[in-house]
Amino acid sequence: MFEAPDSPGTSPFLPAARRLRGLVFDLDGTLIDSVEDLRAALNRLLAGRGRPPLERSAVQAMVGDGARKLVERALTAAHGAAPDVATLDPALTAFLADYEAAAAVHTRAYPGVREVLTRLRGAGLKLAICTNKPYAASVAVLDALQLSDAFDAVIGGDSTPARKPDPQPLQAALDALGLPPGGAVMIGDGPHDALAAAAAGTGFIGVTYGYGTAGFAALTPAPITIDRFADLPARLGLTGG
Ligand SMILES: O=C(O)COP(=O)(O)O
Ligand SMILES: [Mg+2]
Repeated sequence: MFEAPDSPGTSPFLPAARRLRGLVFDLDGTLIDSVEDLRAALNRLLAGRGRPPLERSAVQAMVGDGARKLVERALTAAHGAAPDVATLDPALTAFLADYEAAAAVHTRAYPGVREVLTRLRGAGLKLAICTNKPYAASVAVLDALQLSDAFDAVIGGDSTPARKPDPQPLQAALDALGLPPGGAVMIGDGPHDALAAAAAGTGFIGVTYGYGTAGFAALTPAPITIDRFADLPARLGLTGG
């Protein structure tokens, strides 16, 4: 008998608005459009190695598994073979130093992000970030965009031993907020975010304007999604101004 291949499971669960106590946000592709600065830093790295620049679409498809994977994927694309550790380690160090110093030249918060975060906090919700971007780089971007103060906690890709889709960093974010998973919703642009949420036991809302949306198609059941950040409060069942 034919059997469909296993697909990773997610949950359509969202807590009722009255039980909702906090939100945990992915960063790249969810709160900020960061790919142009990632691309610029990668292309400076590649130029130093005599390699041609990468297109935006190529870099966008490389984002989501943290900086080490990003650099590994870029070097693999540029050289036609995966780098060894002796090549990757110094390339990653150089990339991060360069990126952290110029992380918000082109990077911007998506429309509605500031206003909605202010409103959500005003409604008494705790807010955290759970990103696969390294912690120092995450804080560098948030500081440059004057968004750091909007959050009660930031968990980066190197803040815990495992990264999303492992639930560990999301659990760390919940611990930092002092929240049980049943009172929280994760918001993200990719399947890693949905899978971490399902494993941690939080609700999940996907955004469709980011980098990883295509990966939602493999999830069963399909996640609840929003097309604009400004639609988030209504999707959470929060009413009023
Ligand atoms: O740095 C990355 O690879 C992606 O980070 P994200 O988890 O904020 O999407
Ligand atoms: Mg993302």
